[in-house]
Amino acid sequence: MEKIAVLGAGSWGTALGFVLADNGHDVRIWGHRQEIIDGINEMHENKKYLPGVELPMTMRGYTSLEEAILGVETVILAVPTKAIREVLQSLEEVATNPLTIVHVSKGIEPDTLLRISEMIEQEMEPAKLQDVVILSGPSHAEEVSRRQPTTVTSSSKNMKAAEKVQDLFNNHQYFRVYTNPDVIGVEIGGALKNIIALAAGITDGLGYGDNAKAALMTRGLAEIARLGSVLGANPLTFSGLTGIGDLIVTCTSVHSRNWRAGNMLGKGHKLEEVLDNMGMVVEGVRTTKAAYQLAEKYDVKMPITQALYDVLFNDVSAKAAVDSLMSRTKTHEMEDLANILGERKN
Ligand SMILES: NC(=O)C1=CN([C@@H]2O[C@H](COP(=O)(O)OP(=O)(O)OC[C@H]3O[C@@H](n4cnc5c(N)ncnc54)[C@H](OP(=O)(O)O)[C@@H]3O)[C@@H](O)[C@H]2O)C=CC1
Ligand SMILES: O=C(CO)COP(=O)(O)O
Repeated sequence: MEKIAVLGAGSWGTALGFVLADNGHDVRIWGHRQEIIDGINEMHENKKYLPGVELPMTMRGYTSLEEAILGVETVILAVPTKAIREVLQSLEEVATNPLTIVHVSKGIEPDTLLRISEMIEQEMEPAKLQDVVILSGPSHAEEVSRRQPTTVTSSSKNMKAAEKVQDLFNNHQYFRVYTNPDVIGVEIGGALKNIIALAAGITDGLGYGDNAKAALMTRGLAEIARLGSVLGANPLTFSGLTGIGDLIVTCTSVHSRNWRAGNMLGKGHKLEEVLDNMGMVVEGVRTTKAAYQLAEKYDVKMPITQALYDVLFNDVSAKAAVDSLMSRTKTHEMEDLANILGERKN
């Protein structure tokens, strides 16, 4: 049994705290909203983010970060990418011992173009950072917290740390954790699948069918793998849980906030209205900006990302974006990726 702090009392932080508590750990969940923390402590429910799920008694809520991390060696960081730096700066101030930070967020920072593990290494003083681990894969909070079978991947530069996190979370009934040393591939796959899920929601919202969605998922994976390979990922990672696995669940599940946001865009709603209605984070919007910038920087063809960027930020209609994708110059299915891998070998 270990004392573990979960930072972020949204849907994913609460669901992961639920798994850790099921595994017998002493879980301290930190959030900045008093009413959510009171609900967790008094009603054993997170009414806003995970309604209808009875939380274990061994899960305690805190609004004081200092108290939440007292005596803790492992911290689960479960806030949206946009809030990561702010939370890390507060954590750095109150940490008194080296921490293993397990991040579970899926995004890339626009402008700096950093992955979350790189942001953690930048923000935390080395003396306060033991290891960085990423936990990612096809996993919606709504299903995990109902103990429905789920598989994810634990990744780190230090495989011993990844294996420790595998042991902390692994649950023989419903939560199976694999390991993968490819930190870049795991983070890129998890972040970029949200772009494709937004696009899949858009085509569904436009009334297009399964052919369109299958095309987006397959060609979406091709552009994720192209960019990931240029950034140094192992291309095989994209055929795993954090690649195709997460792409499938996010493009096809009604639980996906990215798919739901895309669906509303496809039906003609404006971006601000969609985000206001969601009440939860839609990571794919910021990640589209970051991936667009990465594609420009590394000169990688990412037509779906570019088309979505135009819909989100340049007022191009969803229908016009699909038309532009369909009328691109003819091309080979695998040539670009094969060329990138060939160049990496030489
Ligand atoms: N939900 C899921 O099924 C999964 C989510 N993820 C990833 O996990 C990450 C978190 O997502 P998720 O939990 O779903 O998001 P939610 O929108 O459900 O919750 C986000 C939580 O973070 C809190 N928060 C936001 N900013 C801050 C801040 N500056 N300081 C402290 N707390 C803050 C929010 O508080 P407030 O109420 O004040 O807004 C809220 O409690 C995302 O990157 C997502 O992609 C990954 C796998 C599955
Ligand atoms: O990453 C997720 C599932 O693996 C969650 O996706 P959404 O943020 O689109 O709900």
